[in-house]
Amino acid sequence: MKLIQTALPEVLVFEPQVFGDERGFFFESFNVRRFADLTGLHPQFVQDNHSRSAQNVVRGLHYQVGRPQAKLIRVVAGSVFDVVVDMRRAAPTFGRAVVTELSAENRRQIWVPPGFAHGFLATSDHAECLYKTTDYWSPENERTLMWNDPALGIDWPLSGAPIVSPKDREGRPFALAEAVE
Ligand SMILES: Cc1cn([C@H]2C[C@H](O)[C@@H](COP(=O)(O)OP(=O)(O)O[C@H]3O[C@H](C)C(=O)[C@H](O)[C@H]3O)O2)c(=O)[nH]c1=O
Repeated sequence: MKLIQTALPEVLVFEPQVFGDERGFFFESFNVRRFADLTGLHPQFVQDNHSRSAQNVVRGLHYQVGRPQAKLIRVVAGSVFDVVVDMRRAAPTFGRAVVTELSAENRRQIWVPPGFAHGFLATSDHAECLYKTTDYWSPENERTLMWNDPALGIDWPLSGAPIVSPKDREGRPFALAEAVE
């Protein structure tokens, strides 16, 4: 497992060691000891999630207040343009975004710490994401940052009109400048 730094020091990308042979491949997608050796972190995951998205679906940008979730995300089919935004108002990097391609091909994973918003654009015909979270989903604590807020400076590689859930489109999204918690 290789650790890759990002423009946000707390947001980490991992590349697993893949063992290929004539049958196919094997790799450890998560290992508590290896993760702790690489990061010094000991996350206690309580939930595994699996989502499938058609091309041009945008999910997010979501984060939870009150019950902040850390997430460890990977793509097992297709590819996504993955986005993480620092939502810690007191942080010098508040509002800064990092983008990463996660795909079944590169097998990269991204660690999204508590206090960071997460979302992605599906860039393949279909994309399937698996991810672990360190706290349970809490709808009343979920916040949605407007995925296309110009203040984020994110150049989304859309290949057509984005498919966005009503919640992310007009439900509760707010601009970065309106983030109060
Ligand atoms: C997140 C979640 C959702 N749900 C139910 C609620 C809805 O009936 C349905 C779809 O939920 P939602 O539209 O919020 O799913 P996403 O837009 O993929 O949400 C995710 O989007 C971005 C990419 C994230 O990083 C978060 O993990 C998560 O917020 O699943 C659950 O039952 N448990 C859950 O943990």
